[in-house]
Amino acid sequence: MAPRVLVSDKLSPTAVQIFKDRGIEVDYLPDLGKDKEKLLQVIGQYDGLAIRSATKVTEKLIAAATRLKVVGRAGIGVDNVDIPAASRRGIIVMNTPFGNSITTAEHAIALMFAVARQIPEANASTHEGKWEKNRFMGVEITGKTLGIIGAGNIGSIVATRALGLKMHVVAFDPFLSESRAEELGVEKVELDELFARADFITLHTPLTDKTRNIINAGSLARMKDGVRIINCARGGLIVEADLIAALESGKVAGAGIDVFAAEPATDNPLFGMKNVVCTPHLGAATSEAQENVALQVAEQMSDYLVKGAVANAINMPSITAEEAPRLKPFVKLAEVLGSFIGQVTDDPIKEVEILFDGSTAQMNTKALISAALAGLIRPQMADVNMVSAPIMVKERGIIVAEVKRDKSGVFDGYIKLTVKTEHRQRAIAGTCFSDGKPRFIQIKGINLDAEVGRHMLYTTNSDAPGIIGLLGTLCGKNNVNIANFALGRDRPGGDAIALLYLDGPFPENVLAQVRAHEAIDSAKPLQFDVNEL
Ligand SMILES: NC(=O)C1=CN([C@@H]2O[C@H](COP(=O)(O)OP(=O)(O)OC[C@H]3O[C@@H](n4cnc5c(N)ncnc54)[C@H](O)[C@@H]3O)[C@@H](O)[C@H]2O)C=CC1
Ligand SMILES: O=C(O)C(=O)COP(=O)(O)O
Repeated sequence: MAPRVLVSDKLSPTAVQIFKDRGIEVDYLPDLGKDKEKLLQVIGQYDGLAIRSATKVTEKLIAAATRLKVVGRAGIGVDNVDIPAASRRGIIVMNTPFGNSITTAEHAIALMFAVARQIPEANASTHEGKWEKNRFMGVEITGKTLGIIGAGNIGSIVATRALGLKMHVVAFDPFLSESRAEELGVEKVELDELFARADFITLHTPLTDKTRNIINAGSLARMKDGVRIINCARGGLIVEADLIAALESGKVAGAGIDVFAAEPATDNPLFGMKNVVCTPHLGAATSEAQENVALQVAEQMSDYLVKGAVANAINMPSITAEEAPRLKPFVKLAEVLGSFIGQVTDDPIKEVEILFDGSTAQMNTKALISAALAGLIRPQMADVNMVSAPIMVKERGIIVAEVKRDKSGVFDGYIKLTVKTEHRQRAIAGTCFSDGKPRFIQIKGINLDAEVGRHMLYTTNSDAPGIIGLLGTLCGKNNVNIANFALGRDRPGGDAIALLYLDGPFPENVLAQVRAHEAIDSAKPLQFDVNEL
């Protein structure tokens, strides 16, 4: 039976043609993505779903998508897809990481000019025959400081355009290295310095737990009076009520907003405000970008559905059909090792070393390295995948070293990941047992044996009595069941670690009680995208 694909958002006809040419049945229903109930009713008939940002691929939709094998996002942001839910169901989620970046960067620049010179208001007034030459006094862009928050693909393109416009560019991005900043010609700064210095601020981060509400009353207060803010990334990055208050007080002189907290935005309170230029999520809306992303998503989805080849998948490594069964558990292992360090690291990463010991040295280490890097940087870049992770890491000047060696210990093979930042070094090792499940076997040089669960709590402490009791009691009191409790120490009374595998998230409000214990140095809840029994 031919695979069936549903295109539920507006896509260039190129995509439909490619699916047909590859022998795939395709239904092009560009308004269906907005009709949740109808989509729920029909999704069970499809092997592939091609979307943009309007279709919300929720856990509920995934539960109804009994045949679904692949979701293809013709664009970059995948915050409208519940990736853990898709992964749990074995559904691949792919995006087209570069196809619309230039177009989106150009939109940010266009909004910056529109706000600086009040072009939309001047245009409306002129069309009304008013000739209000004295009403629209703008500001020059030349010589002004542009603050870029998020210097990834789009942010970097914005930087090059802004430099061409003779702006001074400062950028904040935890993954931006000094050398990459130098190469781009931007000044790498901390967020507070960016807020203090920028005349214009433009946002180019994905929407993640770390970036949500990054522009709020507190950060607005730290900005220059008369700052102008551009958002072509995601609405959730700005607390809209706080921006409105800052616009009303005159703290913010203008804003160019392409994306909104709730979309489609039809009655947002920003509408009608003076010096607020709004567009309906048009960042990627050029014929060039739409051709790029439609062609790419259709080819990637067809390759997967017809040949089983995987490219640009967010939740699945690119591996051939032959090596897949043996490699797959180790890919997951590499990813969780990366994810562990990614979740506990806040400062910029300088070097990564991946050691393959014994049997793992004979595997497709390229795929394993990509998986480790994707896991490592995903806490900062939600949309990163195994294909884009190595490029992102290279662009940020992070040195990646691979070491292979013969079997050296009791395990047939294991992987050890060591990550250096400016201030410290972290290392973690793990292996897979015959059940195919990843296990942590060494953290901070301390041996242990820990199953990997979706929800975990990691503590570092001095080896003293009472830690098990403290953690056990707090979990019990808060109704969090402990599935597994792993401990390790370097020597009696020395440095110790504990890893709790929990049946639910460790409550944030109880963390302070853990950290208050005199023997605890740090306590961090962790999450891993792993399937559980
Ligand atoms: N308006 C529109 O139509 C479009 C919007 N987008 C949005 O733009 C976003 C960025 O796209 P790309 O540049 O391609 O992604 P990217 O992954 O290349 O770059 C994102 C950058 O944000 C940085 N970042 C992560 N957390 C950060 C934080 N807390 N503070 C500062 N920087 C942080 C990352 O290190 C990375 O360098 C997408 O995730 C998407 O949401 C993308 C295309 C079109
Ligand atoms: O690619 C992205 O992340 C975008 O936001 C573009 O969204 P769209 O495909 O135009 O709905």
